[in-house]
Amino acid sequence: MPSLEDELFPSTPGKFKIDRANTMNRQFHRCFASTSTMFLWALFLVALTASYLSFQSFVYTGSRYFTASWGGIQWEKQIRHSAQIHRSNGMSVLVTGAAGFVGSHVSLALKKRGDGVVGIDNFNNYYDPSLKRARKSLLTNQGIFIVEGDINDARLIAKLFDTVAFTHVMHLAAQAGVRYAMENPHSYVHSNIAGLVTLLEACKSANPQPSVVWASSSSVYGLNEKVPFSETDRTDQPASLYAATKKAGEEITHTYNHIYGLSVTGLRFFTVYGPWGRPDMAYFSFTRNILQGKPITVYRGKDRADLARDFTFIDDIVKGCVGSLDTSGKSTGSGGKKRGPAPYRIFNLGNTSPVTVPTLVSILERHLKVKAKRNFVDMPGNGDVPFTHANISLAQRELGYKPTTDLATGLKKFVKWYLSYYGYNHGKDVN
Ligand SMILES: O=C(O)[C@H]1O[C@H](OP(=O)(O)OP(=O)(O)OC[C@H]2O[C@@H](n3ccc(=O)[nH]c3=O)[C@H](O)[C@@H]2O)[C@H](O)[C@@H](O)[C@H]1O
Repeated sequence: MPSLEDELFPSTPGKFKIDRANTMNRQFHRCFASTSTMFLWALFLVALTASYLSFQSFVYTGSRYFTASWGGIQWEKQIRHSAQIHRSNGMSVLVTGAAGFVGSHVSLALKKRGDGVVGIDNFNNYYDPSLKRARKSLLTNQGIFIVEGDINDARLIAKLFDTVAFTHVMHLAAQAGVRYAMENPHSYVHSNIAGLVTLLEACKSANPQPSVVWASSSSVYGLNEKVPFSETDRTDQPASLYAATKKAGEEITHTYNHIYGLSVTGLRFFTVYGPWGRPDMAYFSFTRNILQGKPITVYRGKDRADLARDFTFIDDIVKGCVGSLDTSGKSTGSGGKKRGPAPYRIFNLGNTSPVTVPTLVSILERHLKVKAKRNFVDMPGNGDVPFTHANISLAQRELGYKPTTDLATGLKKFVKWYLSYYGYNHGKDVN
């Protein structure tokens, strides 16, 4: 009786045939055996790959969970504790960019008077992050908790609003610097536009909605030639991408005010300087170079005209920020629904007395007791504007804003801080 295997092949009489059949049978056996082995191997490999992939995804999810710098009961407890208000009619404020120059000063001022403060900062390396860490230590010592995270992280921002019903948001996180925008344009879009929208989305959805005060910039006046700059002047001729993103921020915040009833105050800061400042700014890098005996580049405008800035001392800016929070007025919406019109305000926060850059250098020389090696260069077309000058009457009227520190006094305080922080010989070849 032919076996099943035999039947699979046409049976013809003859030895050869039988031999052939036998050969075929053996080949079939081998072939079948190797196919089934291969099949089993393939199955095994598929199973192995699948279990490897699911293990990988477990490890990834797990590591994300376990190494996330935020979240958890303890974390929430710290956030709530930091947001606690210790005065009557106080506020609980989420400060973005809290480890930054203005952010750290404003956070400390709010905490000092009994407001609750929670900070958030991404500690990026636009300038030396160790300075941001040092500012963070100052804040931590005063009981201010700083979340390490990015304003583009919608889950994190939502979690913060779930944890605390912030009454106010002081939004100071940004990609700063006028000239760096030519080097890294996308960082400006990422922080000043995408990050702003992510934050506003969370604010508009919060219930209750917070009032938002945020940092715009004097740079929005761009090529405007009418002085001093008033809030109603043209701001449609930005000279840098930085300025353009800040101007866009003013328009974006307006839509959130209009559609969702968010209370919004935009502050146009004029070249803020002082202790714990930003190393990328001229007064700071000039100080470093003068002390190190290195030359400084001083830009000059058309026809060799000196450039001028309405340099504004940090303590005055802090008063303007706190005054803005105090007078911000409530948002009217809740959970993404507008219930009525809410305030939308824009203020200049300047000093109203522009000083030329060469004069700034002379003041630094006096305070440092070291001569600068000036290297005059024509202003490159990199986004700079020749001068800034703030009209501050609106802020004076509405916020009680009144700057009291002139450049010489402010720089004296800066130099004192700089020397105590970095020392006289920082970065200098002392051999
Ligand atoms: O008010 C603002 O909205 C902006 O203020 C600040 O920008 P600026 O006013 O440009 O300050 P800053 O760089 O200190 O240059 C000061 C002067 O020194 C000149 N300058 C600069 C560098 C240099 O090497 N040489 C030089 O002459 C330079 O040409 C200028 O005339 C913030 O950085 C910015 O983030 C934003 O907040």
